[in-house]
Order: sequence, then C-alpha cells, then structure tokens
Amino acid sequence: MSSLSSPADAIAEEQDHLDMIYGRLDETRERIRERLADQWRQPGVTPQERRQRDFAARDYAERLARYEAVESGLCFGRLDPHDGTPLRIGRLGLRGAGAEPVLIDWRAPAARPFYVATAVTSYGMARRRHIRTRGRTVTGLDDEVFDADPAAGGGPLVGEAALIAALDARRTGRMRDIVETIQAEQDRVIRSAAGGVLVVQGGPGTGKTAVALHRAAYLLYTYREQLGSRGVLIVGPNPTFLRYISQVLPSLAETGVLLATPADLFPGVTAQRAEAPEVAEVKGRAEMVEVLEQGLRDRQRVPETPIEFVVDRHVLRLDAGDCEPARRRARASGRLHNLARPIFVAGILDVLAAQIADRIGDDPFWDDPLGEDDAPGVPNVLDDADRADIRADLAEDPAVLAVLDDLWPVLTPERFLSELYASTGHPLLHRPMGDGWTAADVPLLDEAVELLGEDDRAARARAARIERRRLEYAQGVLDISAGSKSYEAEDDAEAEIPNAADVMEAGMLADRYAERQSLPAAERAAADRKWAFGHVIVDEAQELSPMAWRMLMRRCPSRSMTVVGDLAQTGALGGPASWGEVLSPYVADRWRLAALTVSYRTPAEIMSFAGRLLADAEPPIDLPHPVRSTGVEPDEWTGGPADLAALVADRAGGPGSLAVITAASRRAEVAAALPGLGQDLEEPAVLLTVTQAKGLEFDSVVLVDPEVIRTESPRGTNDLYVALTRATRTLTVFRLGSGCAARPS
Ligand SMILES: Nc1ncnc2c1ncn2[C@@H]1O[C@H](COP(=O)(O)OP(=O)(O)OP(=O)(O)O)[C@@H](O)[C@H]1O
Repeated sequence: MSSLSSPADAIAEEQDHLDMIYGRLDETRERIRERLADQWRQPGVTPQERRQRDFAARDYAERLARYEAVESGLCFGRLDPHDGTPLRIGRLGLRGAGAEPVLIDWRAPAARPFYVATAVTSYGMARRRHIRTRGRTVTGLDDEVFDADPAAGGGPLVGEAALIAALDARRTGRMRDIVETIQAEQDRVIRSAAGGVLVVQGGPGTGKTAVALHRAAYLLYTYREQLGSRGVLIVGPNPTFLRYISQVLPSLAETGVLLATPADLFPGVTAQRAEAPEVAEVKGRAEMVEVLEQGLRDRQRVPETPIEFVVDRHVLRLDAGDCEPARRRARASGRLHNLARPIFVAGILDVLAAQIADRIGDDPFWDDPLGEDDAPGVPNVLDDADRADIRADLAEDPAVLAVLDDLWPVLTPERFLSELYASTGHPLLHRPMGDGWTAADVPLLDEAVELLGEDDRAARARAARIERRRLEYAQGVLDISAGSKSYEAEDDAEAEIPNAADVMEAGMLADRYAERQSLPAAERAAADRKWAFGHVIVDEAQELSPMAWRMLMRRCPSRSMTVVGDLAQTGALGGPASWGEVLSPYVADRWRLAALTVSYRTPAEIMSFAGRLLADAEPPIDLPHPVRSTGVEPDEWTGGPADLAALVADRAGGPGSLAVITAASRRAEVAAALPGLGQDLEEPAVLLTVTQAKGLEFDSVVLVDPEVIRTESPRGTNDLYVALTRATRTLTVFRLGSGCAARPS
C-alpha cells in the first residue's frame, strides 16, 4: 500500500494502472470484434447452422456493446486490504494477460467492502480510494484510511468527498448512475437476495429509484442465466419518468431490462386518453373484478321472451327453458367464457336440430297398422347421420350465428369492456363505445382476458397469419430477386441466369425471417401478455391501484419482486395505507421491508422549510435526513402572471435545470403566463404538474401556489410533499395573485 506516496505519485501510479486496464479493455473488444466477424464469415449451410451462427453473433454483439458502454468511468475505486494486493473496482470485471483480475466488477462479492467498509467495520481493508477520471485520465483521488483510530474514523457516509461532489453536480434531465458512491444502506438493498418480495420504503431523494436500477444490474449480473432468459421488468409511473431513468442501465452495461408503465403492459393497446382521477380510482378498485364477472354473466343470456327466427323456411323458436340447460352446462364446465362457448353452442344446436328434425322427419303413420307396408315403423324417419347434417348446416347459418352471438358472444377483452362501459348505469364508468383507452383501463383489459380466456381460434389464426407472413416474406424476397426475370420472361437467354429464387426455396428464407424474430428476452416480453418475468421492480409503487397489482402479479408468478415507494408521497386516490395491504393478497406476510432514511437530493434548508409547511400533516410525515446543506434558504414571492414570468426568466437564466411546478387546476393559467415552457426534460426549463414531476429532480424549482396543491385533492398534502422535495439547490414559492408587483411574502 502506498499511503506515504505524494499526491502526484499516487495519481501517477493510478494512471499507470488505468492505462493497463484500458489496454485490456481495448484488447478484449478487439477479440470480440474478431469473433463476431468470424461468425459472419460462417456460411451456415443448414437452417440450424444459420440459427446457431446468428445466436452466437448476437451474443458477441451484446458482449461488445457491454464493453463499449463502460468506456467512461471504467475504473473508479481501489481497495487496499491489510494484506494482499490492491483491488481496482470498476464497471465490469477484466483480467490481465495471466488471467489475474485487474478490475473487479462493482457487483462482485469482492467489491462489497468498497461500499460498506467503515473505520469500525473495515472488512480487512486498510484504505478505500475513490479515483476521479476524465476520459482515460486520472484527475484526482479521495482516500479514506481505516487503520487510523477507529474512534475518530468517519461518519455514516461512505466516500463522503466523492458523494458530495456527485450530489453537487448539475442535473441534466437524465438520471445518472451512482455506482461510484453507493451508500451502505443502499448497498444492502441492491445486494439483497433475488427471491421473494422486497419492499423498499424511503422518503423523497433517498435514492429509491437509483437503488432499484442498480439492483436490476446486480441481479442480472448475479443470476445472469435465469434472468437473462426471462428478463427483468421495471415499472415506472409515466413515460417522462421512464425517459428520465432510461440511461442508467445502459451506462451500467445492462440492456436485458424492459422499462414500462403499467399502461404499456397490454400488448396491442395504447392507453392515451386522459380521465378524471375519481374515475381512475373507481376503475382501480379490487371490486372491479366482481363488476367484470357480473358483466360477463350478463353476456351469457337466455331469452326473457321467446325468440323466433327463420332457417331454410323453418320458423325456429328458442325460449328460456330451451337455453337454460345449455347455459348451465357451459358454466358448470368451469371453462372461461370463450372456451365454454362451444358447450353452449352445442346445446342450442341440439335444440334447434331437434325442432327441424321433428318437422321434416316426422312420420305421422308410423304406428298405422293400415300403412302401406303394414309394418310397425318409427315416429321419425331421420337417422343420426341426417341429424348430424342438419346440425352442421345450422352451425353455419347466419340467422343461427346471430342468435348465438346475442346469447353467448365470443368476446375480445376490448369488445367486452367497451360494451360494458356503454351499458353500465354507473355514472363514473359510463362512456360511449370507441372512446379510446385510459391507463386505468389496461388492468381491466388484462383481467378480462383472465375471465374470457384467449380464444384458441384467434390464437391459431394469429399463428397461421405469422406463418403466412413468414412465407410471404420469403416469397417476396425471392420475387424481388427474380424481378427482372419475371418482367422479361420472354427472353429465354435471361431466364437461364440463376438467381436467389433458383438456389433457395421459400421455406429456407422463412427460417431466416424466424431467426430475426429471436429477439432478446426484454423485447419478446414486451410483445407477450403471458410473459413471466424473472424479476419485477416496481417504482413509485404507492401509486398502483389494486387492479394494477393484480396485473403485475400475473407477470411475475415467481413473486421475485422489488417494490419501491413512499406511502407519504401517494397521489393516487386509491393508493394504499400500508404495504401489507398491497401485498397480503399475494404473499400474505412473506415480504421483507428495507428502509432508506437519508435524502441525497433535498438540501437541509429546503427539507426544514418543507417540514414547516407540512407540520400539521396527518398522519405526520417522517422526513428523511438531508445529507448536505447549501446555505440557501427557500424564498417566497407573491405577484401576478407577469411577475411570475419575470421571476422564471431570471431563474432560468442560471446554469442547471429549472422546473415550475403547479397544481393541475392552475396549469392552464400558469402555462399562459409562461408560454415558452413545455415538458421536455432535455430543455433547461419545464412546466409540470405535481403528478408529472413525481420521481424527477431539478437544480431549481419554482413552486406555484402550494396551498392550491394542498387543497385540490384529498391527497393534496402528499402532493405538496412531492412538489417541495424536487429541488437539489434552490426552491422558490410563488403565490399567484391578481397582478400587484412581485414582492417577497
Ligand atoms: N449514493 C448516491 N450517490 C450519489 N447520488 C445519489 C446516491 N443516492 C441517491 N443519489 C442521488 O439522489 C437523487 C435522488 O435519488 P432518487 O431519485 O433515486 O430518489 P428517490 O428516493 O427515488 O426519490 P423520490 O421519492 O422523490 O422519487 C438522484 O439524483 C440520485 O442520483
């Protein structure tokens, strides 16, 4: 260990080592590039060989992408054990020429002391060093020496100088990874075992989102085999939030993760319609299961008054007595609605076939001893084959099909739900057909599939369509390659020239197409409602409705989940009062809780201001402990729209990001005062409602009318808590009055 070397010597030593590590990185990349090129040189004669080649190539391409992603900040730490060689910690693991480790992946067990060692519990380490770099150059070092007097040694923070530097950095509109400065309480969450449900509860800015993302990277590293094939799903509250966090996992060289909002989880449906929170709350209630079940029972009808219709000149008649046994049998089968329909249909066809057979096969003289042949007959001359023919004809008759569709329709979830909304007397749920889907509809559509069953015929038709497309694709390629030949078919000489169509058959090309369909797990999962993820991480989990939880649990039958949130920030009207309430229906009390208690975002000045504004909150809010202070107190202003515009222009002129946060009910008014502001987080200034700002952070926040935020919703106190805790540096409260000059209030 070189604790006695001068700072310049220490930097020079780290630079040497860093050069060597980057050298290894370059060599590794080159090796993978060569192997990738080798794969593409393989001819792949049989479809199986081609498939193997393409899988191998994809594997190399993914590995290459992983090594490319770690260019920046490759090595950021060093641990010096009391005995033994120093370990360099970095974004991934690398070996030297003699296979000795030259860089330890931050997720490896050996790297753990980097995040948890303290003077009191040093894990055999004498020193931890944070290495600062720009590009491939070492720019500075921060050392913590553990073999000094443990009693004097260190506070609760790990690598305090590096941490404070990270927290003081300007925000860019995109979340960054925290791999260099993960704190001990966060590390415990990140490295917690994959199995079971882990709940991470913590106040604003405690790093819940950051921890959730690093946990995903940790789990993929530790359980690569299982999770690589099943994928990890991360659920966030809205697309803006997903964009905000989207860079973190790629910067950690992990791509096998699907980021989605709950509204994205029903493939084929895009939920773009907005709706009132009260309506979303009703749709999210667990009782909606019963509403759907009842709605479906109502779609399995028997006629209240007899219905008559004509088939092939026969007037047929169905009444409740005819239909009830068929319905009873279909329901008693225990099959889902669409799958039970054939039983109902069979029962009704029997009834109708009997009506026709009775008429056309009836032999009025069957027991007439004076009949022509004078032999005892049968009352009906039709045999089983005749009856089967009648039944088969009926099964295709449009009039019969219309009646069956009325009594027991084949339902898609979309049709079922939109007809249910159109027919309900519930004032909040009622809406016309074809009105588009909202986020709260998605879990209901998903639930509907569970009641309706996926119509096998539709699935089979889909499979046939895909097969047809495969062949059409292949044929299309052949046609293109044969294009000139077909135009000039008369030209015999031209027809002699062989082209792709002559040397390759459509089936072979179709296999190629199928190979291209073999996408990474996350992408396949996005398109498959029945996909069972290896692990599911739910962020801002307090916002999910009971119906949304039911949908998520279906996506994760193994119940390997990380649930991240803060009950005190719940904005959704139907949000839970406790995590037990959310989870007990699925795992009883078999879930574990981890708490995060330190706020890395909100400075002490803003946190105590928030504490004063929320002092009367009921239940009381347990504020997290801020890790730093800026010396800048929040300021408060009152003025008109022009004053607000002037203040925002002044604040937006500074470096870093700015958000104006307002109550939803004041948004239009505030937007009119600030016409240049949109919602694009890449812009230096944005205008957001509290719901839109949830989970995000900005250097400066101008908070308009906190009192309106607090009173506009039953969850207003929670919303205000969210709004007050978005700033990393400065908070300005602006009360929008009717136009007097802006003045401090
Ligand atoms: N150990 C750390 N090192 C550096 N930065 C950190 C650390 N922990 C958290 N941060 C930073 O603190 C900020 C808040 O983190 P994050 O958004 O994950 O908090 P949160 O608990 O999800 O907040 P909210 O409840 O408001 O959504 C982010 O900028 C994050 O990068």
